[in-house]
Amino acid sequence: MVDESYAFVVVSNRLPVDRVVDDDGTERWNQGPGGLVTALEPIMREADGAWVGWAGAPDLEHEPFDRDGIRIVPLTLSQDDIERYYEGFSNDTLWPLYHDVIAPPSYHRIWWDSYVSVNQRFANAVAGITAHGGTVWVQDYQLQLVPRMLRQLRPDLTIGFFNHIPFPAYGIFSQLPWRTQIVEGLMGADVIGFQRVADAGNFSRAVRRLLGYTTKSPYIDIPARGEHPSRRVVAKAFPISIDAQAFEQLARRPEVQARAAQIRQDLGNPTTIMLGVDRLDYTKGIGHRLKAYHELLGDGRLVAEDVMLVQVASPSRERVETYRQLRDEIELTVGRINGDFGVLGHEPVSYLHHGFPREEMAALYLAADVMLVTALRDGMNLVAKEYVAARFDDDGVLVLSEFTGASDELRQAVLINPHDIDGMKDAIVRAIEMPRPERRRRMRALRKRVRENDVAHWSREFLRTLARHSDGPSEGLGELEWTLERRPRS
Ligand SMILES: O=P(O)(O)OC[C@H]1O[C@H](O[C@H]2O[C@H](CO)[C@@H](O)[C@H](O)[C@H]2O)[C@H](O)[C@@H](O)[C@@H]1O
Ligand SMILES: O=c1ccn([C@@H]2O[C@H](COP(=O)(O)OP(=O)(O)O)[C@@H](O)[C@H]2O)c(=O)[nH]1
Repeated sequence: MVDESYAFVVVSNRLPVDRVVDDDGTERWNQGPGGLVTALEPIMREADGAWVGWAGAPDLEHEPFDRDGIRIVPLTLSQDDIERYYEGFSNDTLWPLYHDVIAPPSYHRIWWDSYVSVNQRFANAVAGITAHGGTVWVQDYQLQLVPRMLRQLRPDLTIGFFNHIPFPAYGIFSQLPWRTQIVEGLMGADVIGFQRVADAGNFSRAVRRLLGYTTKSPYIDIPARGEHPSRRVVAKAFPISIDAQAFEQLARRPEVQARAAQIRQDLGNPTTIMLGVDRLDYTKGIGHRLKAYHELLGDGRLVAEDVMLVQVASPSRERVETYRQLRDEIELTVGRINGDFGVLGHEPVSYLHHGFPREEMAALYLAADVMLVTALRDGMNLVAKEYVAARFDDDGVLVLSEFTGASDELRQAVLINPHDIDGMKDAIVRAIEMPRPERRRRMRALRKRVRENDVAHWSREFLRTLARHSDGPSEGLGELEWTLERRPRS
């Protein structure tokens, strides 16, 4: 590893590939489901890229390897690191705090210590493999200290950071005992990207309050200090998206369409199929959605034999107590609804506690008349964009929470406040009864938006901004700019 050096390095908590060991002991690395890898893959291949991240299992030590033209550099996390840095500080402190304290965050100094030391390990690993003058793109809330650590180790680098989850209002963020260190950590970057304009504004306010720097959107000016010259940082919204074209192509495949028809038939061909697809996470508003549905059945506004809700709840962070409790609550509620309104051979909720491959996701989207995205807070919500991309038939209705990043762009969805149960019930009925011309008009407008602002657009805009605002000449960015210019617009 010592001899390797890369002009463009992405670093994220998880690698873009998952390690799978077959029954015969053969090791395989499958591409993870995220859109990030699809977006960055072509750039990384052409710009001599490496990706640093955790391989997803405790104590797993693995040599770097090449995968589809990208150097994959796995980092080892011990069981203690996973418990304190990942499950603890990342997912039981920062996650609930940044999602507007929907669940109470836990503050433990021992978790913070682990967060600092794991961030330092990520920074050291990146510093060790990035070429002189290269570019590093740090991803997400698990690694907020890395930009500053990296700048201290390697002042020659250009550093970008993208936050995939919301950045909360100062009144909430200020609860964090280590708020100043986090903001200082992020300010090590040249460009800090957020999902929504409001997130960038919340961050700038935190910087003004905690560090006293002057901000004039999108700029934050750091005054000269000692031997450090003054610096200008950009904090701005770059809403992430999906590979819309690839998703549509997937949905158009004859076998995917046949699978969609099969799903409808297997569900007993109800008049209306509604769909929810979420990680089993308390931010996703699954309980609120089930409550609205339960009441609609109880009020007689929906008839159990005519309607079906398919709820995919993919397992997530199952060792964190709040997630365990949520699973119990959701499964109890599903049992109640099916007990109250099920008849032999038909249950109004089909609940699936598994993760599905992309092909099955596309078939589910095609089979669903109404897509329910009712998150209480969500950085973006790619599921909403995937549903729209899959609907090449210009049909289907998206019911979308105002509290998702996606709602800033997808204005022709039926927008809801998931805390307002009566409002959500009316929206669901409206979506089910919406006439075909209105469905088509809305879906066309949504699809245009998702096609234009796809994930390639997201990475291009971010990296161009980074190239323009880097301190000085940078080998990595010169090469990246060249690559970006050559990439076809989709
Ligand atoms: O890695 P995990 O702990 O298993 O969690 C999965 C990922 O969840 C989060 O996703 C966020 O990013 C999406 C893409 O930008 C966005 O649409 C969504 O709203 C966010 O919640 C998390 O930010 C990732 O780091 C996790 O890997
Ligand atoms: O069984 C599943 C459930 C979800 N997903 C994918 O996981 C991503 C979820 O992203 P989103 O932004 O909606 O939420 P997150 O889980 O990142 O908070 C989407 O690409 C989904 O297609 C999947 O591949 N299989």
